[in-house]
Amino acid sequence: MISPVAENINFNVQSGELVALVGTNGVGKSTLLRTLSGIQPKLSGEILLHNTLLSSYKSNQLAKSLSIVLTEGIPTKNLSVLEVIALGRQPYTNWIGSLSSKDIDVVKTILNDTGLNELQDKKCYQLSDGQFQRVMIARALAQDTSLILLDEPTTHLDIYHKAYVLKMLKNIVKTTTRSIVFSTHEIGLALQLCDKIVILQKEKSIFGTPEELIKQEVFSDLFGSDLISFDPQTASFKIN
Ligand SMILES: Nc1ncnc2c1ncn2[C@@H]1O[C@H](COP(=O)(O)OP(=O)(O)OP(=O)(O)O)[C@@H](O)[C@H]1O
Repeated sequence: MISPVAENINFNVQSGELVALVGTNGVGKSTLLRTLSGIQPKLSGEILLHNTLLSSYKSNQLAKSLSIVLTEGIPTKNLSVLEVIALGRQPYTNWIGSLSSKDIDVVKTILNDTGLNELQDKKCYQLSDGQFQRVMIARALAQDTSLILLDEPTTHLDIYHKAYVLKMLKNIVKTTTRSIVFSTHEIGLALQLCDKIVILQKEKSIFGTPEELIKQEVFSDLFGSDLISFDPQTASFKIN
């Protein structure tokens, strides 16, 4: 029998919001993102996208409404940056997959917006982790969906590039009507940049704005206080 990794998960995401999904290793963040995207079946409960049950979406309709970037990346890194971003247009192309002038315009705009113009002809295996992460986000943007789900988009990045990617996500939601939900272990950065945070826990998830969550002192016992403690003044964790 399949048993749930986490229960009582309840949150909503509004248009133009950046929402972080945080929680300890193995609590189920990736599982939840896969479930929200429809890749993995839910065990119970309801998932609504634009007030419509996720399960009632046809696959092509879902591909135009929701995009997901998983930590696995892409099967081959032998494609160029331009080719990978163009793959995001797949739900809109005809049956032979040829790009229309609109598709090409969308891809060009995204290359600019994500600072990838100069890298467009490079193969993905020639990129740094940070550059490749940006390409994966750009591909999701090319899919032109109102909701983007990202599994740990800042893993393996240095602090500068973590901040760069998260600020880019913030900028995307603020300048468009999209919403982004991403999983992360960067609670400090999430507290500074996100509109809302979901703290996934085994028994019950907690959901709120960074200010609300700090006020409720939910971070103080998130990891057990024997090793680290949360300082509400600086909104950061310290080693005891
Ligand atoms: N393919 C799988 N088959 C069986 N169990 C799995 C599979 N993938 C994950 N799990 C289990 O499900 C639980 C949740 O894993 P998940 O990867 O969703 O957690 P996570 O919060 O994303 O973890 P992390 O922060 O370490 O990335 C873990 O106990 C994990 O061992």
